Amino acid sequence: MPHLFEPFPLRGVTLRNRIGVSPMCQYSYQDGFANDWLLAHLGARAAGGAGLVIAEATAIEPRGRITPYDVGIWSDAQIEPLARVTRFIKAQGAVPGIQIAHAGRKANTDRPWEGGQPISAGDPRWWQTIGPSPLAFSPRHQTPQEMSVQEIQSTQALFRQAARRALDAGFEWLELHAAHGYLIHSFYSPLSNQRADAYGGSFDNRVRFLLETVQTMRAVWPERLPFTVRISGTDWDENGWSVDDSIALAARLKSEGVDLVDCSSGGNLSNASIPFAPHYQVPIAEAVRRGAGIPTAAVGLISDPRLADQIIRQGQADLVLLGRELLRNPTWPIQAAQALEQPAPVPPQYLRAY
Ligand SMILES: CCCCN1C=C(C(N)=O)CCC1
Repeated sequence: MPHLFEPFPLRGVTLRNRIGVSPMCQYSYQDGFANDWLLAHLGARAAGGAGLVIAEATAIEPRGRITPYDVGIWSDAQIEPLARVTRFIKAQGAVPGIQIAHAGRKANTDRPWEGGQPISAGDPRWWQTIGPSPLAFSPRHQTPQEMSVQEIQSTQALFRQAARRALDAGFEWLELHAAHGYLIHSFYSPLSNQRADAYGGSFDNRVRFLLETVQTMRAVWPERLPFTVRISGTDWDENGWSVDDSIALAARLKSEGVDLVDCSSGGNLSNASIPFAPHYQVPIAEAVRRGAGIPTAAVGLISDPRLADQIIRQGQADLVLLGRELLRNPTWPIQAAQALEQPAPVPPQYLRAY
């Protein structure tokens, strides 16, 4: 059975280990342009030994940003600043990934450290949000404008263009953001989609937006590179999306050429009671992996090397993605290798420290 420091081949890409940097929004950009922060932040974690470094939610259009300070890939001018980052990540022996996103009805909020609240209508930074139905995420969020079928199709075209730009920017791993209550999740969850047309109602109709978007992006993303999707495996609500729904969805994604499902959860209810705890989402990754026979990534409060190694050894997931633990310690992979008595991915510049 594989272990945490076993390479992971997927399509034409091989990760040096089973550890990935989970996409984590940094809200540190002007007009969507990557900058020194992104280079230093992700570069340090590539040098720290991760096998996969996934760049944060990157918006396909300006109104798809969570905040006005998000990074974007809606224009060709944004490609080179991102390419500077992918070149460095590759030079460190890691694989550069990107999470392609649209925040939908959860867009247009302030940065967490500035309150994180929806931006009010009078503010010059305000923009109209969009979604499947006129249902606000919370009492403080604006009511999104219901998308017409024509707008659904033009948004899918923006996702496709984003995939091509990501390829041009040198990314080798694409993650489509279909989780956390953002646009795509809000289509497949019955809590946020009350449409009466082909994009709402039945399971097949609610997952249609995601499956069509996967088809149009897969068509421009090379066969030799992994195409992956982050889902919210459950809404943590009896009337919402469930793990069984996720297993059924994952089987459909697999048949559309998706190579791995990254299993997070929640985000579509502003008042959900989520059982946060170390590894709380690992059972979802395990259920999807076994139920749909597709590789999965586990994410969510993973920080102990031995326990992370167990996730892989027990076949609960193929990758572990770390977020906050890697914010605290960019060289966690090196220290985990030492703890597990495995060869450590130490860059030559750091050798004297280990
Ligand atoms: C339901 C968990 C949501 C955690 N966050 C996810 C983000 C994301 N971009 O997926 C950014 C804000 C925090």
